[in-house]
Amino acid sequence: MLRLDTRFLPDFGEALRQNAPRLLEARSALLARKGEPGAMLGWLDLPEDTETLRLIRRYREANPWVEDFVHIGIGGSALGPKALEAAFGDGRVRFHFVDHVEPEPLRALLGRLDPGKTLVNVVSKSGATAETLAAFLLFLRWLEEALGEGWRRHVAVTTDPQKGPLRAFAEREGLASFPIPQEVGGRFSVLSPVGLLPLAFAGVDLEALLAGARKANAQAQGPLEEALPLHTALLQDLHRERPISVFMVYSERLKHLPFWFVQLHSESLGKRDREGRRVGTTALPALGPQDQHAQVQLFREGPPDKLIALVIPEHPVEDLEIPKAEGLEAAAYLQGKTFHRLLRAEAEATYQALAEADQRVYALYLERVDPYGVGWLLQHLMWQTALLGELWGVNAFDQPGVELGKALTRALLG
Ligand SMILES: O=P(O)(O)OC[C@H]1O[C@](O)(CO)[C@@H](O)[C@@H]1O
Repeated sequence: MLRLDTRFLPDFGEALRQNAPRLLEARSALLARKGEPGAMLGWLDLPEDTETLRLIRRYREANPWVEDFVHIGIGGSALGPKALEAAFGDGRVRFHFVDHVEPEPLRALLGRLDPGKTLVNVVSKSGATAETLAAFLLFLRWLEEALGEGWRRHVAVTTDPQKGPLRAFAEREGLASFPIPQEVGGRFSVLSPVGLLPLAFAGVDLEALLAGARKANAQAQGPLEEALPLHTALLQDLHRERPISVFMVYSERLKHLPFWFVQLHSESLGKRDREGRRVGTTALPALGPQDQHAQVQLFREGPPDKLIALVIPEHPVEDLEIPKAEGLEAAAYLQGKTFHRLLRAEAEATYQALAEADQRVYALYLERVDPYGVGWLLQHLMWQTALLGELWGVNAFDQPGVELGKALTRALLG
């Protein structure tokens, strides 16, 4: 269950009423394109895709020997699974996310792994991303040298169903491969095999994850009063003159989630609109309670240039009591309370303190940090982003601004 709280934004109810026609129009425009080739709305259907789930399950069951899982991919091909594995992985398979090209950690990782017990999963929608291909070449050579012809069993490829160099390679070599549906872009792909394959090896409850996402889909398409993504899209839209959009999550398990959100928000919305105007707000990742001791000073007393979204878990999955001890009077107020109660109190205190400093802040209450709740949250945020694309007149599903950097990298390498 996901719940929006706007208690410190008393003007929001009226703004929602006034903006209802715009919001409903944005949603209709988005849904009207569903099914059109190139509309890139395939992420809406991923939560229903039980066939892919079945294939992934089968592959996981056929490979019980895997002890180390190397996930090679970057951006949308890594950030979602990285966030979810950290949150919900059962630890039985060790995960290594290779989303960089720094030689020292690459050497160190190769030195630690046993090729006979390692599965290398290369993930790239385009099949042509420099960082991903470079790392894949390295791991390919390493597997071939250690295992000879047997290397093929140790590689899985997740890429476009038809196009691209990795698709062609997987087919030529007869490798296990999984499709990223054509109509699903990288940053909207966490519930495709991009996320589901690694998370199956991580022991995550995939049904619950997808069931949560289905709830977000249902809510988003329901009556305006219940359509939460329309509400948070409006909150972001109303504050678009504030250049910074803080995404602060009160959960250690979800510590990588803000980085997934940063790519989703920034790469989808930071671009030129149809009139050529530059639009977008800068997503700033933050984590509670750690950032109470780092960024919250700025959020409270710094310039009023931010909209702050707090994600606050309402209940723990399993709680833990803070023990009592003699002779530590300073901690008396903590003793006998639970850790979740402390976490929740800190989140509420920050929420209130920010509002009292006249900062614009709202909260998304997550019933529990579990796959169901987080599946809901992820799909909610994808809806929010797609709706903002409509409201801001930008294509939320392309990323023309990153192409020049890629071309220049190639040129510099000769
Ligand atoms: O999955 P690919 O094609 O390797 O792309 C990785 C990432 O690179 C980008 O194309 C550009 O940053 C992202 O949109 C994408 O998630």
